[in-house]
Amino acid sequence: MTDTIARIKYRPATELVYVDNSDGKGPKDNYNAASMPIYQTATFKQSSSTQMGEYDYSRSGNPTRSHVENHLAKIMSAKRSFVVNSGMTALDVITRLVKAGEEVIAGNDLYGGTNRLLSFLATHNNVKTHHIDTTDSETIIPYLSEKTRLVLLETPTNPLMRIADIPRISEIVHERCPNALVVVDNTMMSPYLQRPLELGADIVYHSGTKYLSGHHDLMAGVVAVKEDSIAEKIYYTINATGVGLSPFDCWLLMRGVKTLAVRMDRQQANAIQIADFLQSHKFKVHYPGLKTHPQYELHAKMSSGPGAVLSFETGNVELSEKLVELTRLWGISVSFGCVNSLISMPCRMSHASIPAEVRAARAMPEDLIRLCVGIEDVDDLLEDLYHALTASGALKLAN
Ligand SMILES: Cc1ncc(COP(=O)(O)O)c(C=O)c1O
Ligand SMILES: N[C@@H](CCSC[C@H](N)C(=O)O)C(=O)O
Repeated sequence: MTDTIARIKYRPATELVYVDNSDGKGPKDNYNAASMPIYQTATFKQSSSTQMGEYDYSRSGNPTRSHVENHLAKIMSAKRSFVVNSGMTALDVITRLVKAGEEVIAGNDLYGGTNRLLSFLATHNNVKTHHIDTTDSETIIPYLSEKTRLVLLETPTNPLMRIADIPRISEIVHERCPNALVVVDNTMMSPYLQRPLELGADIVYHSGTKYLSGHHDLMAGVVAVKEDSIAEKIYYTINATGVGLSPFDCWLLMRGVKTLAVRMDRQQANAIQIADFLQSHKFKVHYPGLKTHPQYELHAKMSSGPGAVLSFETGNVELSEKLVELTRLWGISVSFGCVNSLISMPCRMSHASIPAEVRAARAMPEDLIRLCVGIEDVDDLLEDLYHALTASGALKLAN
């Protein structure tokens, strides 16, 4: 951790684009290439059977992968980071720290794929997950025990944009369960806006498919840790299972990370205007950038911005469906973090893998519409949304 902090010299937007190898960390390129070459090789020649260089086989390590891992560790304030082939793989690698009979605590509003993987662990590996309301830190206390191995937080949550207090929950967990690890899915925020390892978490992971890459042209996952002992276990699983990110995708991810700040600044500025617009028309809007968000202050304390995903309710499922289909500029698509704006209905799309009765028990609004705001001209986005709202009748109904 100290090493990483010592390497940070500039403000976040600069560090994203600034790659400094002068400290001897990270792989060297013989020709001083400005962009790390793609080492598209499966294996590396050795000088003898007993002497190998820094790399022997790309499942175990590859210079292009080391390059992006080194850069991500710096911007995530991590001791080490690892890149794998999707966000779900990142979570899968982390959950392999849990043994049968141990337990996980997670939120009751969370990404559908995460819920699915945790359900699989319960049915196949005897790892129970307690789903709790992570907006109230104290609710965790009765679920903590010597069996607790992971406390998994999304903040903001996908899709209701609820906030968990990372410092307070980390304090409670570390005090009561020294063997438990606080894990934060930071996909919604990106390291540009929020760095959970600085806030007390032990592990942070990302779907690199989203903001880190930014263009929906690759699938990737990132795991970052602040302790060598955890890093060794994570690396062991990645090497043993072969889920490390391919050289070309590492290169794409690195290219995406460099423009994260400009993309996020623009996407966030657009999202703030869109959230204000929807709220001014009396829709129930979920966005931590609105002063009316119940945890506006908490989120502002932990991060440097509300991000560019928001959701809102129309009060009627059919109406929401109509509205989504009437947009022209907003693509109907799962995922977020792309330069293009997307619209979706989580209960039908990204969160459809959560059984309907579980969604109902967790009070997930079926009419919820999620907006993932891109970098387009905000007036075009607003006009298109206004057209869909009025043509569907949603605007009339809500007023
Ligand atoms: C919050 C969150 N975490 C993790 C994931 C998984 O990422 P991936 O699709 O890259 O596997 C997603 C979406 O897929 C997500 O929305
Ligand atoms: N069919 C996919 C759905 C992926 S959802 C992607 C993203 N996390 C989002 O929230 O939009 C699946 O079943 O995993």
